[in-house]
Amino acid sequence: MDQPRAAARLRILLGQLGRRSAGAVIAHPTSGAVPPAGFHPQQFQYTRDNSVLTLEQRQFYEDNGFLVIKKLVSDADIECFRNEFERICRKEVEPMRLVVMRDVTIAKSEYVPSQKMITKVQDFQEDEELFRYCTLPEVLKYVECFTGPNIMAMHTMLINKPPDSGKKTSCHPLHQDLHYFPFRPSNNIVCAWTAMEHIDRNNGCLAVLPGTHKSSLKPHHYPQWEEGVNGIFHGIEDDDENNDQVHLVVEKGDTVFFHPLLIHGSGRNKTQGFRKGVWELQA
Ligand SMILES: CCCC(=O)SCCNC(=O)CCNC(=O)[C@H](O)C(C)(C)COP(=O)(O)OP(=O)(O)OC[C@H]1O[C@@H](n2cnc3c(N)ncnc32)[C@H](O)[C@@H]1OP(=O)(O)O
Ligand SMILES: Nc1ncnc2c1ncn2[C@@H]1O[C@H](COP(=O)(O)OP(=O)(O)OP(=O)(O)O)[C@@H](O)[C@H]1O
Ligand SMILES: O=C(O)CCC(=O)C(=O)O
Ligand SMILES: [Fe+2]
Ligand SMILES: [Mg+2]
Repeated sequence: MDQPRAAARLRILLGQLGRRSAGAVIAHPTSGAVPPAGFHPQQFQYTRDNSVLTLEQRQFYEDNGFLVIKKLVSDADIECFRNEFERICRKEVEPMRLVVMRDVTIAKSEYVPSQKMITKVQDFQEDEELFRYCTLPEVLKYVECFTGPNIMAMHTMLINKPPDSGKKTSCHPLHQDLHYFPFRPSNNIVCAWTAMEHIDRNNGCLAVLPGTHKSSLKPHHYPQWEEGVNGIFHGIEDDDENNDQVHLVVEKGDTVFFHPLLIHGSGRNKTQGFRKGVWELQA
């Protein structure tokens, strides 16, 4: 991926929005002077001081490692992203450096340029229309609550979960996104994931294990699923914890912000539609 270019473009856009494009990390509220005895300031480890999140939202993220903001991205923007994705699928545009993934069950079949062949596109920073997702002020406003003001888009994807072929290959095993990325510190990283339509257990919603952002990075491997697993869909080795999973039922435009150590995955798509979500990782 061309991180410097994506970062530079984001910086320019942030500058145009009148945001600070580079600079200091916000001072931690508890740094500096020793507080008076008996005073117990709230210790926040995963969120920053600003006036965007309510105390309840902040505490929720601190405790659970994710936060859902309803109706954050407009229908109009989502339609633009959907149209652009369809243009990419039809090969009407071929953005540089874009990684195109097919479902393992169709990877070896004859290629027909349509959304039926494409499970996800990654690294869309050279696609002006899709990259607009990373610059939406309403999304960045929340991203900054977790990363601070010096924001870089590090990885991007649009996921087009296909109808399950009956082999469970549309499942995304439980994993931590940090497994895929070499940069740190993890508490300065956040993933933003926006539902492009109504998503529930029928079409394979996100499933999260609340509170696991407080754990360490776990070993990942390919799950022992008999019918095949998509390339690079690694899962945590010990997935018994999946009993405690919470399914996030979301509407179009709802956006999930989550910590890169939060264990999450997504289930089978039991419908005939192609379930869409757009995702970015900001640091
Ligand atoms: C943080 C979130 C988690 C993340 O996603 S982090 C993402 C990091 N992303 C990456 O590392 C990019 C991963 N993707 C890829 O490398 C490629 O898309 C992938 C899956 C290997 C396909 O490679 P390409 O060479 O572009 O495609 P190709 O059609 O020529 O296929 C080459 C060989 O791979 C096979 N293949 C394609 N898609 C697959 C799939 N989904 N699962 C398993 N195998 C797959 C394909 O059949 C082909 O095999 P063969 O050489 O014919 O035996
Ligand atoms: N038996 C399993 N072992 C390990 N991980 C699983 C198992 N079943 C589901 N998962 C993982 O748990 C997450 C959510 O799965 P979920 O149970 O929602 O999907 P599903 O089994 O396809 O659907 P449903 O349970 O609604 O029929 C996904 O990451 C999925 O890969
Ligand atoms: O199914 C989804 O939309 C989530 C996929 C995911 O967690 C990932 O690609 O890292
Ligand atoms: Fe993930
Ligand atoms: Mg299940």
